Amino acid sequence: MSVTTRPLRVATRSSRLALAQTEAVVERLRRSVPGVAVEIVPMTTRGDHGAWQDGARGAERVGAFVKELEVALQEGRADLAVHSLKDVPTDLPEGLVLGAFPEREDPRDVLVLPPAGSEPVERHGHAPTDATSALAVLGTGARLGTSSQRRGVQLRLLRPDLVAVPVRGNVETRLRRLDEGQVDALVLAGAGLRRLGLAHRATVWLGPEAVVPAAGQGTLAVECRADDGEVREALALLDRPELRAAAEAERAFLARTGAGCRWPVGAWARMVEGQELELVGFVAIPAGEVREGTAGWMAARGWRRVPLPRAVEADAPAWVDAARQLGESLADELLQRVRSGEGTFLESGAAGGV
Ligand SMILES: NCc1[nH]cc(CCC(=O)O)c1CC(=O)O
Repeated sequence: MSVTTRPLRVATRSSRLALAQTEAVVERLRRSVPGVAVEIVPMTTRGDHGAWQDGARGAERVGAFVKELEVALQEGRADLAVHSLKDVPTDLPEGLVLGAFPEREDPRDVLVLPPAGSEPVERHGHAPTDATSALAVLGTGARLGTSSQRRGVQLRLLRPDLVAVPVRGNVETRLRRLDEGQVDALVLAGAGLRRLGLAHRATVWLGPEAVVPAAGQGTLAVECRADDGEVREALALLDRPELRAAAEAERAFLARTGAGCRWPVGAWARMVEGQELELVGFVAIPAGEVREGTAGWMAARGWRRVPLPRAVEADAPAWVDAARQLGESLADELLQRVRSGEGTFLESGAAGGV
C-alpha cells in the first residue's frame, strides 16, 4: 500500500544528533511506505545559535530548538519535522499536530565521569555501578556540569555539596569540557549519547530514584500540519500507542506543574506488566514560596499507575484521557506536598546556583 505519492520534505535541525534522529525516522518511513520519496531539509534554529544561552530563560528558551521547523511546516516549506519530544513545548502552534511517536531510546540521564583510568575511579578499584557510589568518587564541592535545574537539584539532593556549573553547547562540546577538566562530571541524556554512538562514555545510568528524566526525554516526535491528510496517514503507520500514552502523561504532568520553565520538573511514564501505565514524577519549587525568606528548594518525588487495558488500544482517545489524568493527578499530589512543606528541603547551592 502506498498512502502517499508526493515527495515528503522533512525539516530537521542540522546538529549531528538531530540528523541521526531524522535518519532513524526516515528509515522507518521508507519501510512503512514503500517507494516514498523523501527529501531532508536541514535548518539552524535559535537554540543552535545559542540565542537562549545568554541569560534567556523561561518562555524564550522553551521551544528554541523547534520554532523554525514549525514555521517551515506552517509556511509549507516542509511537510514533517522530527524533534526530540523533550524540546517540544506542551502547547503546539495552531494547525500543527504530533502525527507519530515512532520510537523511544532509554529515557534515563547518565552521569559521565572523566575517561576510565583517571585517578579517582582507579582508587575505587572498579567502575561504579550506581549513582551513590559514582558520586562518592567526586570530592567535596566537585563541579557538576549541567545547565539543567532538574538535573542539578536532583543530584544535589543526593550530594548537597556538589556545585552545578552551567555547561552549554551540543553533546560533543560538553564532553570536551569534561575531558579538558573544566568540570568534574557531566549529566546528559543517555539517549543523546546512544544516538551519537557515544554510549561508552556513560559511567552510570541514573534510575528515577536518583534523577527523574525530563518529560519526553528519549522519545522522537514527528510533527506535521493537522490538515495534511496524506502525511497523517503515513505517520499513523509509524505511531506507537504506548509511546503516545507515555508522552501524554509526562506532558500533562509538565503542563500542570507550571510549564517546566520556572521550576525543576521530571516525568517518566511507561507501560508495566503490559496493561498499566506507570508515571514517576519529580517537582521542586523555590522554598521561599512555602516559607518566606527561605532560600533553596522544596522537592517531592512520587509515582502512580493507571490501568490501560490492551483491549482499549484500538480506542486511542480513551488511552489519551487516562494518561492525561494520570499526569495531572500525580502533579496535583506532588504540588500539594511541596506547597504544604512536606517535601524534601534542599539548601541553595554555592554562588546562588541550583
Ligand atoms: N537539551 C537538548 C537535548 N534535547 C534532546 C537531547 C537528548 C536526546 C533526547 O532526549 O531524545 C538533548 C541533549 C541532552 O539533554 O543531553
